[in-house]
Amino acid sequence: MILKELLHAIPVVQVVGSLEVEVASVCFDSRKVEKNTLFVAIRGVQTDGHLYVGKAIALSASAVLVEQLPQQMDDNTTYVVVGDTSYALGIAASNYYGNPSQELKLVGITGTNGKTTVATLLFNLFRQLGYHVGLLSTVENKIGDRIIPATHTTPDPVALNKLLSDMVDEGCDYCFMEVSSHAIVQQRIAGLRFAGGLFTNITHDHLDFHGSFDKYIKAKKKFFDDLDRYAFALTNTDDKNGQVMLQNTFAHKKTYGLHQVADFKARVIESHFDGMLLQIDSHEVWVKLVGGFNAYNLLAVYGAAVLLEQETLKILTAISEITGAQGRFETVRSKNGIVGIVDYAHTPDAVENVLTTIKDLKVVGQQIITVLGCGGDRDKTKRPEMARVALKYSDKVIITSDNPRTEDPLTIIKDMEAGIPAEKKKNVFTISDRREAIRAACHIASAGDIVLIAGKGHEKYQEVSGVRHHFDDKEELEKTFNE
Ligand SMILES: CC(=O)N[C@H]1[C@@H](OP(=O)(O)OP(=O)(O)OC[C@H]2O[C@@H](n3ccc(=O)[nH]c3=O)[C@H](O)[C@@H]2O)O[C@H](CO)[C@@H](O)[C@@H]1O[C@H](C)C(=O)N[C@@H](C)C(=O)N[C@H](CCC(=O)O)C(=O)O
Ligand SMILES: Nc1ncnc2c1ncn2[C@@H]1O[C@H](COP(=O)(O)OP(=O)(O)OP(=O)(O)O)[C@@H](O)[C@H]1O
Ligand SMILES: N[C@H](CCC[C@H](N)C(=O)O)C(=O)O
Ligand SMILES: [Mg+2]
Repeated sequence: MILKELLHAIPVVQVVGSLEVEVASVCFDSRKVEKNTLFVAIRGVQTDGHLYVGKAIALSASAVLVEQLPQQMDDNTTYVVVGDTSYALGIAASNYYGNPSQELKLVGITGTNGKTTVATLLFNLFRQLGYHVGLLSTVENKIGDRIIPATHTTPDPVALNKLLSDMVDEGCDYCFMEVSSHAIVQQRIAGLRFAGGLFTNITHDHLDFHGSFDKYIKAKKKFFDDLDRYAFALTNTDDKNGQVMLQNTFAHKKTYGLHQVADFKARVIESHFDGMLLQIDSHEVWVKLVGGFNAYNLLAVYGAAVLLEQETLKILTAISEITGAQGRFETVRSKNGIVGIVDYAHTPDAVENVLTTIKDLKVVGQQIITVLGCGGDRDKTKRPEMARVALKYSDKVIITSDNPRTEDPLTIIKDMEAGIPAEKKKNVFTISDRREAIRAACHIASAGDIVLIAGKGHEKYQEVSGVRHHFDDKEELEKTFNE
């Protein structure tokens, strides 16, 4: 491809060199530069890509995209200066792959909790309706039945546009993708055309990255600000900040909710460990998911499907048959009748939702025993809150490790323990080895009790001292139950 074509729609400030040079690939990591690459210098959290321009040229990059020209320049390289290289990278990646988001209907889902669930439910629903569909999610990326492992919730712009382009080549009509707040701020979605945007909720998370709750809200809102007038923007009116998301969007505004006035309404009529009876608009439908929060997720899915012009009755029939994502409220029963639940709740709000759901479903006399840890190198302020909420709704809590990453597991555990009031300490145990913590919870439990293993859901690893070891909560639970 010629550099000039790749720069289409990018606001260029200055060019030094020829715009006619050949570009074989787009890359933002100097370590991966090959012959005739366009190297894009990104200012990151750890370092600044501008420091590696020389290295990229030494590896035969034909052009570089920068915010600032280097002091020493190479005569055989073209330098393109823009105001924001992260934004330009999104557009260049999209141009490179032939703007694939314009060739299918792309729907983005953002919010603190529920993105993977809603994206996966939409993927499953539209497949059930007979379409070719793609999915970009925390758990996995999919093109029809084909699984492409996910590294991020929202991939980087080059990987993202490559996946979309593969979906177009394989005949996908729709793609449902999670849009993380990191991705919005880092412009990973710049240059994409969305047919719709969906908001689930916003609560405490990622304050380490965004700095304040206000900035976190603004990050989510930017996704809706950037939608065009042909798209829909579907928000949760029951969330305190649901309407904020729609304040400055050009998109077609729609709402869903269980309590406030909304375009799409639902009500939970009955709840069981194996499913719920919902009233969606005026129709009653049995679903396979559990929990009030999943009533929101399913209603959001229904609303999006209606806005994508699917027939109501077909949607409701399919909704009654679909299941959600791996590691979200997955139940395992022991031989002697203990109910084990694996759930990805890793925010205070999610822990509260999953535990209130369990509390509503349990019968008198059943104890709730929760095993919970918090991730290292991530938002520290949520640690005491998660422990406090877990104890509020559980009879016993075992505080353990999640993914300590590069932190000392005991420091994380201490941060969590700070959320436990002195008089409640007798109901809390600390076992830093997660495998042992799960085993202990199962041994404390009697027939009929409920053991919740929270925080890691589908994850198949535990990251300790920067190294990932195989670990699977569900597998551990099954092993202990079968001993
Ligand atoms: C905090 C964060 O989001 N970091 C992402 C970011 O890394 P960074 O800003 O630290 O990059 P950096 O290391 O400072 O480097 C800056 C630039 O210099 C380049 N570089 C660097 C070294 C070198 O030798 N040569 C070179 O060219 C890098 O390629 C990069 O372009 O850009 C990288 C490249 O795209 C990402 O891989 C990385 O994700 C890290 C691994 C990560 O863990 N991100 C998490 C927090 C994340 O994004 N999570 C969200 C989900 C959150 C949610 O639950 O909602 C997600 O979407 O996955
Ligand atoms: N609508 C919702 N509201 C509140 N909590 C939810 C909702 N949906 C799911 N949860 C809880 O949050 C956990 C994570 O759900 P899910 O993976 O769908 O969220 P996510 O937004 O994709 O998370 P991540 O930011 O890590 O990608 C679930 O295991 C469940 O406990
Ligand atoms: N997307 C979330 C995942 C958290 C999962 C939890 N198991 C942890 O490792 O903290 C994050 O990056 O904060
Ligand atoms: Mg997710």
